[in-house]
This record gives sequence, structure tokens and C-alpha cells, in this order.
Amino acid sequence: MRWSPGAGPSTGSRSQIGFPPVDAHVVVAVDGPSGSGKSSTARGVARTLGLRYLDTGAQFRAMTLWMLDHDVDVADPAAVAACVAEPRIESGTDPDDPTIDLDDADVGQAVRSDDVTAAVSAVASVPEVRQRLLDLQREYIGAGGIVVEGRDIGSVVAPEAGVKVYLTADPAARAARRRAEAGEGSTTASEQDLLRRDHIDSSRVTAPLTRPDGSVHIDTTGFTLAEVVAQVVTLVKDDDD
Ligand SMILES: Nc1ncnc2c1ncn2[C@@H]1O[C@H](COP(=O)(O)OP(=O)(O)OP(=O)(O)O)[C@@H](O)[C@H]1O
Ligand SMILES: Nc1ccn([C@H]2C[C@H](O)[C@@H](COP(=O)(O)O)O2)c(=O)n1
Repeated sequence: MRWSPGAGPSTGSRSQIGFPPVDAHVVVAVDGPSGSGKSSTARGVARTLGLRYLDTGAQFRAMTLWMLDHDVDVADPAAVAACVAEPRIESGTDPDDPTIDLDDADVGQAVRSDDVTAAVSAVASVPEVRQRLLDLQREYIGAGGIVVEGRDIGSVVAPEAGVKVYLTADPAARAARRRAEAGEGSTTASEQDLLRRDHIDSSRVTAPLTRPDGSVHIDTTGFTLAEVVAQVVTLVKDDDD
């Protein structure tokens, strides 16, 4: 199924000059639970195919950072909803250098803080937050040519996406990958933390994490990152034939 080119802006730069080796308007939706490999896979696919890359989780994190910086009680959905229009959030979509700016400041590191990680699920559950970021995400998708990763991309944000992938991995593998990423002695992302976030993401009333209709499920537990990227690239090329 092909994406119908819309009128939205094509924000961000291409990682390669010239036309990608696939339909220039393709939209690739990558969903899955925390730590399943969405960001790494989506970036690798975008890089390989000369497409843009959008990290929607970073947008939810930027919204959360703004709430924390402005002393908004993130446990109070009405308080969060009241200021949802205020943060200016901008995503850079080059897969070699994805960025996230909040009110014109680079917050790429700040959005990964433990405080933001602890608060983001509550903020992401507020319907007004989801609606604002849904509109923003569709602007970025624009005429396509993009790999978009998150929790509701194939189900809500871009249900017409040409290729939909749902990534999973065993909780133990996900926790081990996170620890490897964070380095020796890190307490980052225990299995329990990941399962807690899975539960919150999946039980959310608005746009819960689900396996989208028409998606291809890839259990990445036994595959290297390069193997998963290659599998998704093949799906995109097959869709193009
Ligand atoms: N197939 C794989 N094999 C081994 N390690 C992988 C694989 N895919 C991703 N990783 C590693 O696992 C870690 C988590 O991956 P990544 O950040 O892409 O997950 P994510 O689903 O985007 O997580 P989150 O939703 O929390 O942002 C990274 O260190 C990444 O390099
Ligand atoms: N499309 C999306 C993307 C992300 N979220 C939520 C889920 C997480 O709690 C949080 C941060 O995402 P991450 O950076 O860990 O991928 O944002 C969502 O609800 N919908």
C-alpha cells in the first residue's frame, strides 16, 4: 500500500544526495515496546535507503521536559493539557544526526534524563498531548520519504504507511542491551522498569501500544541489529516492486 503524498513540509535534510533506491514517498512505520530496537533499526533503514527518520518518542520526551521545567504537575492531566500548546518542538530528521529542539534549544541529552524517563508515560497518556504531537508528526511525514518510529505509528499516526513493522525482543534481552549501551555498573533499565513501561504504554486508553493491522512482526531477540535492518530494508524494497 502506498502513502498518498500530502501537502506538509519535508522538514530536515537527506542523508544522501539524489533519489533513494525506493519510492521517494514511502512511509515506513516502526512500532514496538521500549528497548526493542526501534530507534536503531529505523535509523539504519533510513540511512540505507536515503530516507528521513523521525523519533516520535523524543517529541513526547521534549513535551515532558517542558512540563518539568515549568513546574507543571505531570500527574495532573488537566494541568498538562492546559499548556500543551506552549512548547515549541522541532525534530531534525537526518538519520545520521537526528536532533530534538525545545524552544530553540538542543535538548537531545536532557530528554534522556531519568526525571524525563520517569514522567514521560504520564504525559504521553494525556489525550491533548497526543493530539498536538499527532498533528506535528503528520506535518513531518508530509509527502513521505520517511521512517517513523514510536508506539502508535502504524495504528494511528500513519495507518496508510506502505510498510509497517512491529519489533519485539525478550525483556531480558532488552534490559541487557540497555545495560550494554549505558556501560558497566549502570542501573539503567532493569527488566522490571521495561515491563512497567510496557504495561503503561499498552494499557493507555488513547492510542495504546498494539501490534498494528498489516504489520510484520519481527522478534529481534536472536538477530543482530544489522540483520534486523536488512530484513526491514527487504520489506521496503519488496513493497516497491
Ligand atoms: N537486534 C539487535 N541486537 C542487539 N542489540 C540491539 C538490536 N537492536 C537494538 N539494539 C541495541 O539495543 C539498545 C536499545 O535499542 P533502541 O534504542 O533502538 O530501542 P528502542 O526500541 O528505540 O527503545 P526506546 O523505545 O526506549 O527508545 C541499543 O543499545 C541498540 O544498539
Ligand atoms: N509514538 C509514541 C512514541 C512514544 N510514546 C511514549 C512512550 C514512552 O513512554 C515515551 C518515550 O518513548 P521512547 O523515547 O522511550 O521511545 O513516549 C508514545 O506514547 N507514542
